[in-house]
Amino acid sequence: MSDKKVQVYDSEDVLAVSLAKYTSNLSQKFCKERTSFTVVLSGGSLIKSLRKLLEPPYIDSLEWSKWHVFWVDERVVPKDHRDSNYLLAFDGFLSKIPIPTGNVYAINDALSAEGAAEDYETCIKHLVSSGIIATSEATGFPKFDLMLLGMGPDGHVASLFPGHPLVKEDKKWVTFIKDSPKPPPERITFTFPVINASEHIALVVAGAGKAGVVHTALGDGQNSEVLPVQMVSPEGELTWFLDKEAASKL
Ligand SMILES: O=C1O[C@H](COP(=O)(O)O)[C@@H](O)[C@H](O)[C@H]1O
Repeated sequence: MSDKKVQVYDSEDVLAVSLAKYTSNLSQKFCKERTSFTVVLSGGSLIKSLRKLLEPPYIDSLEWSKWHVFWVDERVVPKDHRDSNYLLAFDGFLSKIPIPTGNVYAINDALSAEGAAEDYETCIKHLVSSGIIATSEATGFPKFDLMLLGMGPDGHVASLFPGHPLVKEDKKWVTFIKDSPKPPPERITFTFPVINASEHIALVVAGAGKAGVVHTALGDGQNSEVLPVQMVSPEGELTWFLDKEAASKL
């Protein structure tokens, strides 16, 4: 059972300030202890909520050269396609920080969904072998220092959707989906054992459109099935970052 905190902020802007402080504190801690800080991004609205890290004091003080950046999920589209999670993160965040390009691990967009998932898993395996990514002693799955996750209004996280058999994948590190209910249909995604091996997960949720599912996940909302977001249970610490609107039904 993970250590769970729920933090509610007056606005998304205040949430973004707190998320920057939280990320900065973890960056300082891991960069002091180790030669790398492994950070996993999702796509969607999360990227905009990282904007305060691009401002002083963080932009000038974080040890960006030790950051290694991954994606919890990616759409199988070219890197310059408007649906690409890589492009979203590059335009909104990565192009504005002094991170070595070799520390940014995008999927291979020349491959099929199956091929890209396999290739990404191989890439992660190499980084585990070289000690850049840690390993969970409990499960043997790769253990990332920080995952910054968003959540869809249906309760999906990464590309793990409600009712889809992929939520039960318990062997692969990275898998693929070809029938995503949210377009585009072809995606690759980390599996729950990888997500849940994490040391820290921030679940960042803003806006009234997600209040119902936040209520289901954290309040006494009823649902006939367990939503993917309810399956997020890291070995380390889970922190929900909610704005007032997302928390309005709690
Ligand atoms: O399709 C996706 O959606 C989720 C949620 O996106 P949001 O815009 O509602 O925050 C995102 O976390 C995931 O990475 C993405 O591929």
